[in-house]
Amino acid sequence: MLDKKEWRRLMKQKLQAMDQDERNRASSAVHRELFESQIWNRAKSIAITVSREFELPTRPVIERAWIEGKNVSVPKCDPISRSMQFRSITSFDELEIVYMDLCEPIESLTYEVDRSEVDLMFVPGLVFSRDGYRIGYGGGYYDRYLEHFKNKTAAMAFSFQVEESLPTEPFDIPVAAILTENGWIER
Ligand SMILES: Nc1nc2c(c(=O)[nH]1)N(C=O)[C@@H](CNc1ccc(C(=O)N[C@@H](CCC(=O)O)C(=O)O)cc1)CN2
Ligand SMILES: Nc1ncnc2c1ncn2[C@@H]1O[C@H](COP(=O)(O)OP(=O)(O)OP(=O)(O)O)[C@@H](O)[C@H]1O
Repeated sequence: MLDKKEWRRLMKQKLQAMDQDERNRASSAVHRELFESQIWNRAKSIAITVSREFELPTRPVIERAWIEGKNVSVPKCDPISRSMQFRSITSFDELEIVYMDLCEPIESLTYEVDRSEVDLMFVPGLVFSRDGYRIGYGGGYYDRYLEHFKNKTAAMAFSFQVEESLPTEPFDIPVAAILTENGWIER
């Protein structure tokens, strides 16, 4: 079995090599299925990352949430403590690129949203297991944050990012549901 580091390298390669048409088709299917779901329609407040170029696009999800009047918060990382907070944004103009091509909320333009106020947390990852475990970029940011998060979690991924099983460590916290272009996988 591959270790976490090998999984990261392999999946980054696969994501970067993806055909544009297939990427657009699959992303649209994920978004369509999401917007029809009960979990989406019930959420008044969502937390989500701003996708980087090879990740499954999240901007359409953010825009749709705004149209539907949902509160949208995005992560601001503290690389020293390896912790994150979520801050509410109302426009993409409230983002700045801080490091590693990551868009983060500008502090002076946004406010912090407490984790108890987030109904639905979208958790990013490079690869997932069918039982919800995930491997991200290795910052441990989400593992730390989810320890104290009690509401709904979900992940969006391309179907090739979902494996039967993955190496896990004691601090790993699974997501409750994964949505791919082929539908929902629930724990
Ligand atoms: N679009 C998007 N935003 C996101 C995430 C994500 O997966 N996608 N994150 C998901 O968690 C958080 C950022 N995660 C990060 C994880 C690692 C490093 C980082 O500095 N990595 C180093 C090597 C890691 C290490 O030193 O151990 C590097 O790549 O140079 C930065 C951010 C929050 N924002
Ligand atoms: N709850 C936690 N408390 C303290 N340290 C943690 C916790 N969770 C993870 N870590 C540390 O963070 C490091 C990275 O964890 P891991 O490899 O699971 O990251 P990841 O899930 O890929 O990253 P991310 O959560 O940012 O997407 C681990 O080496 C671990 O020591």
